[in-house]
Amino acid sequence: MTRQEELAVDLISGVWESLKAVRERSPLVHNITNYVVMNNTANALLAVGASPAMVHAREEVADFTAISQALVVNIGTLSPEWVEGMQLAVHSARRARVPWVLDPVGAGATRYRTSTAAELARQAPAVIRGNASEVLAVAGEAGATRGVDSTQSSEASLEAARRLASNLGTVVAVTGKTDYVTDGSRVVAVDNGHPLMARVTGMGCTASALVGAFLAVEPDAVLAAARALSVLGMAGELAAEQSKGPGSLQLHLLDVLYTLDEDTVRARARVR
Ligand SMILES: Nc1ncnc2c1ncn2[C@@H]1O[C@H](COP(=O)(O)OP(=O)(O)O)[C@@H](O)[C@H]1O
Ligand SMILES: Cc1ncsc1CCOP(=O)(O)O
Ligand SMILES: [Mg+2]
Repeated sequence: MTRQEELAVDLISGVWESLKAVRERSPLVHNITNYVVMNNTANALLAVGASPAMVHAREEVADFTAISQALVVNIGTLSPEWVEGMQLAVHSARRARVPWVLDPVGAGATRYRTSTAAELARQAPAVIRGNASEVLAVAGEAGATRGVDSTQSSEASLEAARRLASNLGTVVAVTGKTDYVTDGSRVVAVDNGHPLMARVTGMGCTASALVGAFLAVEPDAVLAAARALSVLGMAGELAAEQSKGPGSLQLHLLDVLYTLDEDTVRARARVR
């Protein structure tokens, strides 16, 4: 086997190892997320075996982050009071060394979103997970955006993702047909997923939440993010096979996340 082939086998084994670790350790994942997806993301975290909590009050976020194994900050329905809660939680995460994920939902659509996302991005997130338009906006590149959905392919933002990761010393995961995860030098591509996933709101938010759960069990943020995205993508593929459209996809996705077994994960992981 060549070195490249060995690395590919390691990447695929790791997907199963991390999913197993999440199921065994059931990490507490603190989410400050948007009104649209709170229920979907909490259910997806439960389905993979993690323990979700949606907690956003200024009075308690810092304490809650400090007892969690990961924090996910999602600006989807931001307002000043919530942003204050996000800042307090992030501060607590850094002090308690809790890894945290930033989902810059809709960055680029308004100045408020772009500046809030950029400010949070400078506060040492372990991973920034966004679609291509959002990653371009956080990287400071002008690009068309249409609200919370991307107008660009993930490939189109890969160079910006690399630069952003290098400049901030973080990991950037840009999702789309192919997901790319980079720390500025390494790039891992994940080919799992199904186009129907983009027709369900909160699929990206779910991706960010699962990255949080995987970060709680895998300290290498590139590997944690790539493995989480592979699991979600293969669950999307399998769920789509049983679904008539977005409604049933959402339901089947939870069942597939809950039942994924080792043979299926090893056979279906497309990480390179
Ligand atoms: N065309 C596609 N083909 C395969 N998977 C996709 C496609 N579009 C999105 N996905 C998957 O859906 C999830 C959400 O990604 P994305 O739609 O980029 O995020 P967001 O919802 O934040 O815009 C990711 O796991 C991604 O791989
Ligand atoms: C529709 C919508 N509006 C504000 S937040 C949100 C959810 C976006 O979720 P995702 O980026 O995962 O599709
Ligand atoms: Mg999104």
